Amino acid sequence: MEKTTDVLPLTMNSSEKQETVCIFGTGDFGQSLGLEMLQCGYSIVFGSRNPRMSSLLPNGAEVLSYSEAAQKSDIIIIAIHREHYDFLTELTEVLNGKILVDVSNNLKIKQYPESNAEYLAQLVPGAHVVKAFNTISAWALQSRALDASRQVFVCGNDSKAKQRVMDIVRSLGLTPLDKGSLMAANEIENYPLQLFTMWKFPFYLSAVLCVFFFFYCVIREVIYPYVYEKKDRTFRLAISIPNRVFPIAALTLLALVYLPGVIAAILQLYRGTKYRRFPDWLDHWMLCRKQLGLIALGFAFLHVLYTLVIPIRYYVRWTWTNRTIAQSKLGYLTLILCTAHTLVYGGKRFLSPSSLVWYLPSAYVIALIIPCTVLVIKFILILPCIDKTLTRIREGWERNPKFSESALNGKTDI
Ligand SMILES: Cc1cc2nc3c(=O)[nH]c(=O)nc-3n(C[C@H](O)[C@H](O)[C@H](O)COP(=O)(O)OP(=O)(O)OC[C@H]3O[C@@H](n4cnc5c(N)ncnc54)[C@H](O)[C@@H]3O)c2cc1C
Ligand SMILES: NC(=O)C1=CN([C@@H]2O[C@H](COP(=O)(O)OP(=O)(O)OC[C@H]3O[C@@H](n4cnc5c(N)ncnc54)[C@H](OP(=O)(O)O)[C@@H]3O)[C@@H](O)[C@H]2O)C=CC1
Ligand code: HEM
Ligand SMILES: [Fe+3]
Repeated sequence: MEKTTDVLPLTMNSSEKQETVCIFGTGDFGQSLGLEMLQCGYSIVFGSRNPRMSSLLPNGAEVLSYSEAAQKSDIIIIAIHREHYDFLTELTEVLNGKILVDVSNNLKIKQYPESNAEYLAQLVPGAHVVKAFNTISAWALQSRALDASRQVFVCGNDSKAKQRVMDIVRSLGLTPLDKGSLMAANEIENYPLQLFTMWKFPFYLSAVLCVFFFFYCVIREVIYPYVYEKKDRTFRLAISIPNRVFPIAALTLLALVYLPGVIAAILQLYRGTKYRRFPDWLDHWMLCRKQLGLIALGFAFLHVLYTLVIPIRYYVRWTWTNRTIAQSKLGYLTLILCTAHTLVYGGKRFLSPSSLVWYLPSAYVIALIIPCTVLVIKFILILPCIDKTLTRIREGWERNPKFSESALNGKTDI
């Protein structure tokens, strides 16, 4: 066993604790967690396929074979990918009655029929499996960049085992959050992936928007002049067209931040209750509004950059409009201002037949459809009579109480 990294326990009372914890797997995560726990005064025994080869392990940690290491502690952290769990079945005897901590994540949602933690519990039926630590990254542990995510979601069927793991979490300066039985493992394993999927839809959507409006403008502003007037307008590809596509994408995305909200409101008005789940697509759309807004902000920034830095013209009037997108009221104000701004700059050409090229209206006219729709619906929704009903629904009032079974057994609203 080699010891290269030097470690001194940070906690003064480390000698009293000296609880031995075993970590299976000497990869990134095992090492990072092991180092952290050593610094907090735990004794660490690593289990490895090849104890002699394991280099770079924190000083003070012991490295043994998997079965030897397992005997040293009744609590074992499995820092191994799920695909390699099968060898644990050979160790069922020595693992019997022990606490196994599953820290694993998957690459995508619903990759396996059951959660990794439940799979581990099936492989080693005699052990108490606890899910924890999967939302903490090895990198965050190493760099102590844990400010944003000190929460560790914990779940398991054995409450004593869960308590022991939560004690470890606390002693590492993290905050355990008890999510209940092992059935919650599935949800916990999805957390790190959801963060990512929330960006997927906004990302593809903006790519599609950009490509569509780019080619749309190319047809109108480059191909058309070439075909009919034999004019070479390719220079427009560099500045003029991008500076059309970016603001149009920004405006469209900004409108799409608010569209699900008004759809939600219409749905709630129609159903007369808030105690029914939205369809999945709407729920998902709701959840990625923030990401849509951030991308919109990015495009608006590019547009401002193109307009101001490439100084064909100089306008500063609207500087402040793109500052706030997050809050609902300010957000709507932004949407109104941006829509108005588009109308003003495009106004002179608005829908006049001369601006039609091959029957295609200016790109910004198309870009105005969604924002204007959202604003019109929002305007209708804030009419006092409708707003009153909506507010009552959101306060829990139901038009037709017997209709909602879910209201009886508690909350479904998000
Ligand atoms: C991810 C997500 C999932 C959701 N899933 C559902 C669902 O499945 N079923 C469902 O009925 N609703 C659900 N909602 C609530 C729904 O968002 C709101 O009713 C609607 O989105 C309001 O949109 P807004 O914020 O643009 O409205 P705004 O007009 O900005 O909101 C007006 C006022 O209503 C308040 N308000 C908004 N929503 C609620 C609410 N739910 N309860 C009490 N007050 C509220 C706001 O604080 C604000 O003061 C979900 C919300 C989110 C973010
Ligand atoms: N990296 C991270 O930021 C995070 C990782 N996790 C989870 O922690 C677990 C480990 O991740 P990580 O440390 O990054 O992965 P690594 O690939 O770096 O390490 C995995 C370790 O598993 C051990 N292992 C046992 N059997 C096998 C086998 N058949 N093939 C390959 N390796 C084997 C190896 O240790 P040895 O050679 O000593 O046997 C290896 O070092 C995963 O389940 C992951 O989902 C969770 C949160 C964050
Ligand atoms: C400092 C802030 C801003 C300035 C100075 C500015 C300036 C301009 C200018 C000069 C044009 C005309 C471009 C042209 O005719 O080629 C324009 C068009 C446009 N702007 Fe802005 N803008 C700003 C912010 C925004 C924001 C925040 C949005 C929306 C999110 C936006 C959306 C649009 C749209 C959709 C167009 C029409 C594009 C087209 O010509 O088809 N702008 N802007
Ligand atoms: Fe155009």
